[in-house]
Amino acid sequence: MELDTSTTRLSLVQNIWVQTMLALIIILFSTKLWSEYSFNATKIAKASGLLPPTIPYWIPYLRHAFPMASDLKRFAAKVLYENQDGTPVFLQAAHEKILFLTNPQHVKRVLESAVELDPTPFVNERIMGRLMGSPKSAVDFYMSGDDRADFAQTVQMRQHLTGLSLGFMTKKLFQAFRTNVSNLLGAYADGTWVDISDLYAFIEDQLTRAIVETLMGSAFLEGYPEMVADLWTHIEATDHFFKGLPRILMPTAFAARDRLLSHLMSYSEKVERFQGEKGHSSAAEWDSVAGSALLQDREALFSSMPGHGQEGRAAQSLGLVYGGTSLTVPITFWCILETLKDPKLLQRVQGELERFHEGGNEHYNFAQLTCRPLLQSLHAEVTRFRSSNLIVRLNLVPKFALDDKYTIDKGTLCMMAAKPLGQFTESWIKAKPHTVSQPLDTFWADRFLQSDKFNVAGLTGYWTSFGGGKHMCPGRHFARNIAIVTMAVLLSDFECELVDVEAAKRTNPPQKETAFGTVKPTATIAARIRKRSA
Ligand code: HEM
Repeated sequence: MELDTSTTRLSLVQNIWVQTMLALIIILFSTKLWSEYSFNATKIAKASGLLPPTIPYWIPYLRHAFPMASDLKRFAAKVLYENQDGTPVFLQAAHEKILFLTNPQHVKRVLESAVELDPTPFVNERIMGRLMGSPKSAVDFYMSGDDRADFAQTVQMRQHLTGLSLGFMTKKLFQAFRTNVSNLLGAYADGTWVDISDLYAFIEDQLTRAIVETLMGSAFLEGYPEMVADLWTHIEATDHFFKGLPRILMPTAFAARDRLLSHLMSYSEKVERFQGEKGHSSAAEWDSVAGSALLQDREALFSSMPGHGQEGRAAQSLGLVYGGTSLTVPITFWCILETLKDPKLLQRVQGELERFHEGGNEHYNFAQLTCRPLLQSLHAEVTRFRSSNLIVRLNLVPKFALDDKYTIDKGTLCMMAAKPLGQFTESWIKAKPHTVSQPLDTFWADRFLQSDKFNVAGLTGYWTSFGGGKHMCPGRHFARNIAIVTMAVLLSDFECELVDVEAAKRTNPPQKETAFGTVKPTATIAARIRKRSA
């Protein structure tokens, strides 16, 4: 009798367990079937005013929460490359909903509708608040609707990064980068080859230093030698900061950001003192302590804003240094590598560099050199092919029609990934047929040359490496000049070559694995460098 009772109990427990599992399996499968059905039904529907479909999912309510939380870069890439018919698609976690726009025509419409769709709320909360560590007082001010911070990002940046000021910054960067490389060669200035064991790491370190020196002055790096390492630790933790992971889960990244912000606060104090002594109106173009006129002007502007003590200003400076390096440095590396891998391209690039070389190996005519069609096209093609960045917009109006079929609601967060958009052949053929003479999934330095002129007209929404519309990257001309300056130093003033070109060709990163993040070669690339004999 005893045995019978316990057997019955056991089978009852097993039964409940089996039934629960069965119920779970039924829920998962029916959720998947239903979401798959509504996804396909929306795609083939002919109606107008439809909400874009949500990527099918297994778990009700949580939907894509697990893949989004564990690796959004990879999950988004999988979704984007599996859905290349131009349908806008929602990814959705419990409390987060992101619309990925995959059709260049939708992207063009969104970028050109600056009043209806704006990146500012996302920038304020996620970029300034979570990533750069802005204090609440500053974020509250940005959210208050006062547009002075927006002015600093657009008008002030453009003033400093175009025309004569851009020329000054370009020359300063050239001097800083060239001096760094000369100092590194030091004892080998006689023309002996010096080995570079990892070309990416070399450019990352040396170029970041030169950009920071140009923007913030040389004293900043002298007083904070670990700055470059801390900056890249912070940059590489971007998506974890966005997710809002707590300090306990990423202590190294938080510690790096703490150090950056603390040094930037004392920089801010020094600029304040400098401006107090010299008077802001006579701001120097560049000062070893106060940095570039751009940074000095930003400090003055942010000082006048509510909520911007040293902490708020330091977070803004971090934002600018991050913006000036995170994409510029890898893109410049790829400009050098693609050129070194192709002897004919190298010869053409060196021809341009030599043509605009002036004054006994000291100086180039950068105003002309940076406008050369080949160099502009090479840089644009590298950003199309290698820049893996996102553009973000938030819909501020009750209804926004993407086209005759799809309409999005107020509050929809739209993301656009530059890499897949830059390879959407169907649209590129219609917009600019000559640009696809060579397939878009290959690198072709001449892609943006038309009748020997650099031409990217008509590509808004297609070539989106620098975004578009009112918020298009204000640093894009400087970014291009940084790449050209680096080429001038490494390929003309100095002689730099790959140790094994074939091995370097095998380090191409997979194109479709991640939707955003730093694009690096898959293995270290050895190179060597020497001073070119006069
Ligand atoms: C190859 C290098 C670079 C790439 C690929 C790049 C790309 C971008 C993209 C995609 C955006 C968003 C545009 C949009 O929302 O429409 C952006 C914004 C911005 N970039 Fe760049 N950028 C680069 C270099 C730079 C440099 C060198 C600076 C400054 C020194 C800079 C400063 C900024 C700023 C301040 C914004 C915010 C603009 C705004 O919200 O109005 N960027 N960049």
